[in-house]
Amino acid sequence: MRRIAVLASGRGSNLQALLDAITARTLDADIVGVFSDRLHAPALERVPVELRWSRDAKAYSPRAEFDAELADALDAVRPDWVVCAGYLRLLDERFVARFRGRLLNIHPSLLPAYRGLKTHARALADGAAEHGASVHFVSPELDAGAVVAQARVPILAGDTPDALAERVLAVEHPLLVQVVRLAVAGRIAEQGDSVTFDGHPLLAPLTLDSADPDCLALPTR
Ligand SMILES: Nc1nc2c(c(=O)[nH]1)N[C@@H](CN(C=O)c1ccc(C(=O)N[C@@H](CCC(=O)O)C(=O)O)cc1)CN2
Ligand SMILES: NCC(=O)N[C@@H]1O[C@H](COP(=O)([O-])[O-])[C@@H](O)[C@H]1O
Repeated sequence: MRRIAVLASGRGSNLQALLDAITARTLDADIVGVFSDRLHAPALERVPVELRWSRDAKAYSPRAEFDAELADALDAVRPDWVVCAGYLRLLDERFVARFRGRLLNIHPSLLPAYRGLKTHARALADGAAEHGASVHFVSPELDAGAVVAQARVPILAGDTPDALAERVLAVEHPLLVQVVRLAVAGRIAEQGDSVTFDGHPLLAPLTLDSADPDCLALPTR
């Protein structure tokens, strides 16, 4: 259950959070590969070259050919879990079907609010009072999969998208680590369009306790 593959398109700060937790022995797992749709994604530099796989996805037509090649490369490392961590590409239905149930994504909003991209600017434009991050199982529809856990942050007067993104990123890292800890321990599972936690249906997402970012709280009744 401990073999984790990570998909990343950018700088990889969420990947680094997983790597740091493994080094600190607070996450009992191994990163068995980092896969990117961008040939030289900075995230790739965070792991040894033998763990890297990347292609320029924009060079593939039709799109499905990239996803099929990515899926075969992932299968080759036998991951128990596949984590989308700053992965900025829609995964096609065939890919999702191959990994469904062990495919997680961290998204920078309190889903179902603000699916897609530019979540911080959209929350600010709406005058939202709070924002945050969600970790969810990946389904064919974008950012519509069952939500496992969420972390909330306040939106402050004068916030810019970058300032808000930085505040959200600070809770993304512990949130992702805590959910992946549950995943490798076999404590969460996707059950249709919902989540089971320790074998029981999760009626609402787990929440990151801001006082203790090393723990996720069960939803209050
Ligand atoms: N089938 C799914 N694929 C992915 C999901 C998902 O829930 N279902 N989550 C995403 C991650 N993500 C937000 O968390 C996300 C990824 C990509 C996009 C998007 O619009 N991508 C465009 C290209 C954008 C660009 O290149 O800048 C695209 O794929 O055409 C929005 C949200 C991971 N995949
Ligand atoms: N829709 C996916 C998405 O927007 N993901 C977001 O990309 C940022 C960079 O992540 P990184 O620093 O881990 O690369 C993170 O905020 C992550 O939630």
